[in-house]
Amino acid sequence: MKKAKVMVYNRVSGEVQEKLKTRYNVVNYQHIDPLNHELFLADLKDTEGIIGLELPVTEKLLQQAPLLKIVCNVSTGYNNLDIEAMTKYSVMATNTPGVLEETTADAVFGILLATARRIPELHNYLRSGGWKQYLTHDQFGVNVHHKTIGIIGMGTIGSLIAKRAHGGFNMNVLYHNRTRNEDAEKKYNATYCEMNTLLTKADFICLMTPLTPSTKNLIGKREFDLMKSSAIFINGSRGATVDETALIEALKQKKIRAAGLDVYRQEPVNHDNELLQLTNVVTTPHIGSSTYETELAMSRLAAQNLIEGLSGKKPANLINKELFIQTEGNEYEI
Ligand SMILES: NC(=O)C1=CN([C@@H]2O[C@H](COP(=O)(O)OP(=O)(O)OC[C@H]3O[C@@H](n4cnc5c(N)ncnc54)[C@H](OP(=O)(O)O)[C@@H]3O)[C@@H](O)[C@H]2O)C=CC1
Ligand SMILES: O=CC(=O)O
Repeated sequence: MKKAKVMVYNRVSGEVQEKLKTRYNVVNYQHIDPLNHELFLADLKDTEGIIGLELPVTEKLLQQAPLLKIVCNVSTGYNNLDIEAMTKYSVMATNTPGVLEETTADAVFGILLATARRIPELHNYLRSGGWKQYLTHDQFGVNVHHKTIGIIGMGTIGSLIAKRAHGGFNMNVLYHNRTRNEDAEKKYNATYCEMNTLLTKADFICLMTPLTPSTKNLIGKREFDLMKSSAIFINGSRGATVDETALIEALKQKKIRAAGLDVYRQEPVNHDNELLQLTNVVTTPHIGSSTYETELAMSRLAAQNLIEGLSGKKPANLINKELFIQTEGNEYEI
């Protein structure tokens, strides 16, 4: 029997790619650029499944992929997928929740600590031979323990950041969501706040929402103006949740103390982005879930979703669940 064509995009662990090759005709794209765009469009014509990271799946792409049945993100965020269009074209969408949240919370909390204690800046200072005498006051960081953290987006990852803040650092935890998270309130003594209250009270503001129409530019000039001048802003969500121009202004004018950023509006970030020049910014290249163990777990889960979807079953992490109806015998059908 002819093997189905599967497109691997950007990042899937090598071990998982090898396994996929035993079942499918696998084509691999690290990125799409003007040089390979024609080839990519030609491959789309008979591709049945796509697995990978951050491929923008739009109505236009779907029109070029008449045999496509499933797109499996190797990520929990799925703002790259136009779910409405995928449902219209009966294309399944899946993501990888449940295997990367602890790792991402570790990374975001690490960025928070590095920003507060200015670890990258002082690392560079030492390495470049600057450490000739004791540190001066203007090189000091600020305490993290016993301070107030405000988490915007107290979902799975937000809650794990709250766990670290409360249990490990005795921090006072504030949060804002559209709905209350009573579990986090009980476990981490988290206090629900309106957005403005959180912004004015928190020493560390940590953004952890998905990117959706309601969170695009959620944090802009008005929000930075409300923050304390000593506030440290951390973005672990997606770049477009923040107005980058307003963030740059807030950092340059010292409206806030510093920022720790794992995500950018454009990724990979342009080297001339001003955020990369500011000394009060700690930057990382979208490393939230990037550990060997977690990448493998995410790739395996995405591949499992792909195999389930291509063999007519309901994938465990299906996002557009309306593509399946439940029949009497608990069987699922498209
Ligand atoms: N930097 C990295 O490497 C990584 C980044 N991420 C990003 O983190 C995001 C969150 O992941 P995860 O915790 O698993 O997702 P969850 O869905 O578990 O949590 C999202 C939280 O955001 C809240 N939220 C959604 N919309 C709004 C809004 N308009 N205003 C305020 N709060 C809102 C939700 O609450 P409610 O609906 O009640 O408002 C919910 O509590 C992902 O979508 C992804 O973009 C994820 C992994 C790694
Ligand atoms: O950013 C990563 C994700 O899993 O979402």
